[in-house]
Amino acid sequence: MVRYIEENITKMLETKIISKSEVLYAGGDDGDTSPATKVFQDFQINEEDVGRGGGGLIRSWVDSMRACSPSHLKPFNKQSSWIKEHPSALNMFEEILHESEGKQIVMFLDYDGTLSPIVDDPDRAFMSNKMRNTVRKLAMCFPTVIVSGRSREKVYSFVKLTELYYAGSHGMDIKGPEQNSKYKKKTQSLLCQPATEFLPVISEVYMKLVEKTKSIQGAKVENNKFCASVHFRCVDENKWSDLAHLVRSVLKNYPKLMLTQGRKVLEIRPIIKWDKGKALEFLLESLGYENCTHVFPIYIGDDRTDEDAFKILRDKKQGLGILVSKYAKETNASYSLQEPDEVMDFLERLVEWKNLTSGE
Ligand SMILES: O=P(O)(O)OC[C@H]1O[C@H](O[C@H]2O[C@H](CO)[C@@H](O)[C@H](O)[C@H]2O)[C@H](O)[C@@H](O)[C@@H]1O
Repeated sequence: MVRYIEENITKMLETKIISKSEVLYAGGDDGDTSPATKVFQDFQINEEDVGRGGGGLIRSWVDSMRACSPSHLKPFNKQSSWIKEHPSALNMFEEILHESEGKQIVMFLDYDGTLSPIVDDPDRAFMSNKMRNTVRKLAMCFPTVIVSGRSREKVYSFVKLTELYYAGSHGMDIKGPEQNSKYKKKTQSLLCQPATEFLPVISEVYMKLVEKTKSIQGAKVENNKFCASVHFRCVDENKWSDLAHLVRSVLKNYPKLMLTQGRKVLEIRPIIKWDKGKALEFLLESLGYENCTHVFPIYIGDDRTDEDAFKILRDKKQGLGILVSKYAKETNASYSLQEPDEVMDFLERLVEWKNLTSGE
């Protein structure tokens, strides 16, 4: 186990996923300075985990997943400090327009939980026709990107709009619009797949996970091409820990892969320095907005993986992030919307405003 952690840490330092300052060296009495503790993505691996074969780590995943589930969260009160810090993007619509004045808006939209409501069966997370029409109109006004943890092909099969940019597999599979778009010239035949070397290993792990998790009722493994998801949503909560143990038992043989957590899902991804935030930067650059002060990216998402993009925007003081949530959550987003219906209202208002002002 110690070797497994050390190999991972060394790889992450080499690939600059983490910096030395993120690794906590546990200098013991014997003067040992090996990396015994480090923050591994969202999860704390500590010496206790090493000793107990990862028990503490599994507990922290499961506790964190439980803590994030609606039955354990309280909807925020309108007066709470959270909503004051992350006000509704609908209530602040005029202020947002003011912030974007004179700049080119570029829209980034997450899929699950943002454009489609969360449902039990990931294969049935359909988008309404009303939402599709709204997104179609939006893409006529602004360059629009769908950013998803799903494979690009899968998310396209739900959205079905050829005029959009798609960034599937958490941004590891980016493609420009098929159909003519006013922005296409700049992004002709745009294709970015920074994790192609991991395709064989992801499909191998996917098959192993399918096999291993068969024994757990309700567990579902999804192949997202450059990454994979293990779904906990339909598994009895008492079995979550067993499922997490199974996932870990498979993953421990793959030091080049890592785990992140989403909404009742564990996601298996290559250890490369690429995420939804990097995808956002790459797309802005491809559209010709690198180091540009006249661009205003708006990123709307509901998941932990969207935080990478919110953080980029916050750090660069460029555009804004909108978190879709009914619950107070720690976030780098500036504004909030409660559910996909509110996302649709917000997008409709943007379209309406753009159409009114473009004739001026
Ligand atoms: O980046 P996203 O587009 O938000 O993708 C993240 C994951 O979304 C999907 O899972 C989530 O939605 C499912 C359908 O509503 C739900 O059943 C599941 O519990 C959620 O985690 C997708 O199936 C995953 O592969 C994505 O990684």
